[in-house]
Amino acid sequence: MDSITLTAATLAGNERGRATDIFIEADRIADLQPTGARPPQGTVIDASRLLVTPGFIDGHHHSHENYLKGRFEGQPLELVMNFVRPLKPVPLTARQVYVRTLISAIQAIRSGATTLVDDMNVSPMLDRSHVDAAFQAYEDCGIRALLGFTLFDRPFFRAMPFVEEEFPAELLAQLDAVRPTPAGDVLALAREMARSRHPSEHRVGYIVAPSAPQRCTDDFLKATRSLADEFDLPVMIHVQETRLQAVTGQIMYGSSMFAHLDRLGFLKEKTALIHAVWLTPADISIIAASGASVQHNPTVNMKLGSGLMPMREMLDAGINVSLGTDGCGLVETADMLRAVSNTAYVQKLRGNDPDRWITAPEAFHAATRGGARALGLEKQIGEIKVGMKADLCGYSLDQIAFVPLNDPVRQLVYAETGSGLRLSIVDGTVIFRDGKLTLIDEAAILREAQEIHAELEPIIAAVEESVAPLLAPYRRIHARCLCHPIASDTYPARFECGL
Ligand SMILES: Nc1nc2[nH]cnc2c(=O)[nH]1
Repeated sequence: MDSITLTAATLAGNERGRATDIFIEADRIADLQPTGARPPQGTVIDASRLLVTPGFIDGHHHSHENYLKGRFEGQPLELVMNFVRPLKPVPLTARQVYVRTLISAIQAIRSGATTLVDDMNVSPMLDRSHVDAAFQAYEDCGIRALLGFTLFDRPFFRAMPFVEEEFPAELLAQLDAVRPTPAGDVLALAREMARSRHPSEHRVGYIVAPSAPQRCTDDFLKATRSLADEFDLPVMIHVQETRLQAVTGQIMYGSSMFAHLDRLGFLKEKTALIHAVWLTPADISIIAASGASVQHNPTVNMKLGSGLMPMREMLDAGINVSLGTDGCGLVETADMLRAVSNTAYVQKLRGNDPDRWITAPEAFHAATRGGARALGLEKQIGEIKVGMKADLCGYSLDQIAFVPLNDPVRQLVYAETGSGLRLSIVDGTVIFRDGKLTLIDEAAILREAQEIHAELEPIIAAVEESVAPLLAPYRRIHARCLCHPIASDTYPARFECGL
């Protein structure tokens, strides 16, 4: 059994106020002792100048957008989605998917994440080799990952109101002619993954990821829920990220999407409601009563002008909050340190009462224990505690973010950029040390990604050109939703979300 001892570490998260030796045996933290209380075992790593933290849990990411980094600016979600998830996507080889997935993993690791939750789009045609390639990428680089592939059975362009009125009939006919993989086949693969890759038993596990209520029929949503229940798997689903979606819910279901999901019996523990920006006090009560978590992605919400989740109100109601990054087509970066920092900064714009601002420790909690709880892994990850998985990061205390050192967590949240990361351990294996990923050749992967991108770029540009005619109808739908009386009556203010 491999052992590692980190000696004389300064701990963050569960501060002990003194230098600590961390004993790792196999994949677990076996012991925590004041420095020197017992002899080190196995490989000894001098952590005397390191701030050691539980690794962050990036609760929401889309690796399929990586080749699109930097292409879009100044457009709200529904317009960009037209490009990042086109009906006729760029054809890729399994190797291109593998490299694409590693781009996510590399940035996650370099920004202090030890767990990454990836909702990978494989539609419209599900290609098993792509799913296998993504699992393999996470296996190879050492990060803990929960990989889901987007489950839906309603075309995304039909998941909003006024489509029949705003899309020219000819365009609708063309779009309707695209036949995605039948929902049954997608669910069959999901079942296979559910059976073989439970995340509490596999470092690279499976998560059930229905895309969003409006993109699924009720029967399909119930089928995804049953699958998760049968195998006791975590679930993630996008809900009311934008004001357009909040209006869509009221028009489609005569209620919010939260109330709709509740009626279907969908809301439960281990279910992460991604974004949850636009909601009413009644929705917050529904979520709180259900035990579901919410998942805050402040960086992408700012980039797309979607709004700001009412995190304080969520916490007041007892709702668990986790943090994530989202896809690099929408927001260029999967940087978890930035997600944590943005949470603590931007949530202070939600009101004038400083007592109700989100603090650095609360943002840190959401990125660690909050993330673990959302996945049902709170007994395994998110804390530095005996018996927990050894998923840790070490940051140099001798660099600018921590000099001089007054408060490790505040300085980590507000000042660390990732440049001080020196060590990352996942499942008891060192996956990053002194500036280098230890299990993969990062430079070679980045070179290959650049070569792949050079090959794909003309195809990406052609796909973008072919879907450009959809933009005008989408813009009209967007404008109609935002001018709809429901928007002003139920979801009146852009940032306050009616609360
Ligand atoms: N931000 C965001 N990204 C997505 N990727 C696939 N669906 C979505 C969505 O609804 N929101």
